[in-house]
Amino acid sequence: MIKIDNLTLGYKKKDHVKEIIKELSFSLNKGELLCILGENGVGKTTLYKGILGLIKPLKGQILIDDVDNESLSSNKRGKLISYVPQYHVPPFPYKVLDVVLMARGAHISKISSPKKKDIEIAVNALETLNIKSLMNEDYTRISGGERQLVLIARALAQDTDYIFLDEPTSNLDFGNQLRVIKWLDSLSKKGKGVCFTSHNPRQALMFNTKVLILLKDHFIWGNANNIIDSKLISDMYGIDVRVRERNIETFLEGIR
Ligand SMILES: Nc1ncnc2c1ncn2[C@@H]1O[C@H](COP(=O)(O)OP(=O)(O)OP(=O)(O)O)[C@@H](O)[C@H]1O
Repeated sequence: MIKIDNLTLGYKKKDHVKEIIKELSFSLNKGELLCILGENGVGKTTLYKGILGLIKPLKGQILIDDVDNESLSSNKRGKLISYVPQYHVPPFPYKVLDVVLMARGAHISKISSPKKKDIEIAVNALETLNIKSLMNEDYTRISGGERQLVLIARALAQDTDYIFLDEPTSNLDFGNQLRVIKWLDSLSKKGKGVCFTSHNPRQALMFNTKVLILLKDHFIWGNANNIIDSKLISDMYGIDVRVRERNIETFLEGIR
């Protein structure tokens, strides 16, 4: 389990600290799908930076399988958590397969190169996401949406218990958006703890995921169908909307 306990995160400025996330508590279990929602600039990426060990807590604690995140080396953390960033522009035109193979780094010692098994895992990950045909393309010459799918394949190849994705559907067409969330849902059902940020509350409602709603001065955590309603969406995004349809299971069963 990843347990966030009374966590405060922020950035040190010259003479003061700007707190972004304040006294936040929630958890992500293996086998759970969690969607983090919140308006632009509320702190979703900042929270990810804390979980990835890129910034230290100002207060509180992050426990990963009962171990304090601050005591984990980045290699150890890389065996437990994979991360799919929003944007990733590599400095070199690696082949798509090589980008996915990089994920195996946490499992390969510094002096050895990927083995046949690592290559098989990387190819399987590309196949799962229906993009095996891109394997030998330059990563810098594929579309933004295809790149996003490659990064998700890379996380799959990393084979960790927990996967954190930052707006994984932001560049995807409508079909691929549904496919990716459905795929994340099935990954959680296979026992992974999966967390994604989104600007589309419908994605949380469709799969009745756990949701963490980040608001300016407080947070709400629970099951999407129990807590997302018209008032919450209106308050969160400052617009007048009505939530009418929550369960569209039948529609989802048709996604291939
Ligand atoms: N390195 C930094 N130093 C100082 N302030 C920062 C830094 N990075 C982010 N911030 C501030 O922290 C706040 C939260 O930013 P963050 O990127 O976490 O929001 P977000 O919820 O992910 O936004 P979005 O939905 O637009 O991606 C913003 O006000 C931002 O300006």
